[in-house]
Amino acid sequence: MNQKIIGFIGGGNMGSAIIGGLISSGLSDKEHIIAADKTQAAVNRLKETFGIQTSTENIEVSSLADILFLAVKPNMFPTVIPEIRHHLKESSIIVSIAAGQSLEKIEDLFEHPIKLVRAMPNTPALVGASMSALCGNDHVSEEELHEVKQLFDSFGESEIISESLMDAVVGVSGSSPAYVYMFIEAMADAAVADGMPRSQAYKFAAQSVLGSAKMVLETGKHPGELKDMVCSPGGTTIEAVAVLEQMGLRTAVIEAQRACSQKSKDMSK
Ligand SMILES: NC(=O)C1=CN([C@@H]2O[C@H](COP(=O)(O)OP(=O)(O)OC[C@H]3O[C@@H](n4cnc5c(N)ncnc54)[C@H](O)[C@@H]3O)[C@@H](O)[C@H]2O)C=CC1
Ligand SMILES: O=C(O)[C@@H]1CCC=N1
Repeated sequence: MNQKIIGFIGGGNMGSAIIGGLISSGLSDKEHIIAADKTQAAVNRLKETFGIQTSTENIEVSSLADILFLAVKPNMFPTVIPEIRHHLKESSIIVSIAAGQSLEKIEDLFEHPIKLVRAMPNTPALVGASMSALCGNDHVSEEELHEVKQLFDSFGESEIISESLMDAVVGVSGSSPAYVYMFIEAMADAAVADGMPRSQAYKFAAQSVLGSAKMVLETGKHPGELKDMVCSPGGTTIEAVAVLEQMGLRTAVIEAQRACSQKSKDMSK
């Protein structure tokens, strides 16, 4: 696996997070990663940060890569795919990480049969804590899909899912780090209002979110039970819980996430 050339078209936020995750995990080394970006500043940043090979020519990368990540914005697909489609390495596997771009839609843009994996990672890939979902088209064998899954597993957790769940995945893990960062910011703001220095407040808030997530993942207990364990009768926590219910925290999260998934569905049309 680590002798294969892994290529990236687009080295922005998500492309960089995956490159950083792959290198930190040791699954791939910088000599086997090559990335193209149209922006010279992005190319310079990738070279300086990761020491990988870079290019401003998408064709150069697509013709070298055994596994080629499409990490540009979805609206760039109709530009980038026609540019590279006749310049792919034989038997290469294309991995799209774009929101709202179905396997069928991407296959149509290539205009000839390709091995295609649709994936949805998230930016915690950079610190080895991503959650990713993957599905493959008919030209990808089970073995090839697992080979790609190994890459995603190197920088976090991943699961192979049905493509019909991909819009839900965008909402629950692809985009959700943004909602969690808002929650952390809000908790830190409240601590700052109570006199805590801001940098200390971010640490306390973030570590509490990390610890709570680990409790859900590692104890196997229902989140409601874990919440109840924090709420001492007549204590402090239940006061906060009552205000969060009153202010509609759950409804806000559900409505926000459903808007996110709906956007992904709309983009697929
Ligand atoms: N940011 C995130 O948290 C996540 C993003 N994604 C997906 O990742 C993809 C990239 O998103 P981001 O990294 O957030 O965007 P970004 O804007 O940070 O990065 C895109 C990069 O593509 C480059 N680019 C633009 N046109 C190009 C072209 N013609 N050829 C080569 N490079 C070109 C840009 O210069 C930029 O560096 C999107 O399809 C998005 O849906 C998926 C999961 C999470
Ligand atoms: O906001 C977006 O469209 C991308 C997809 C998932 C996270 N960021």
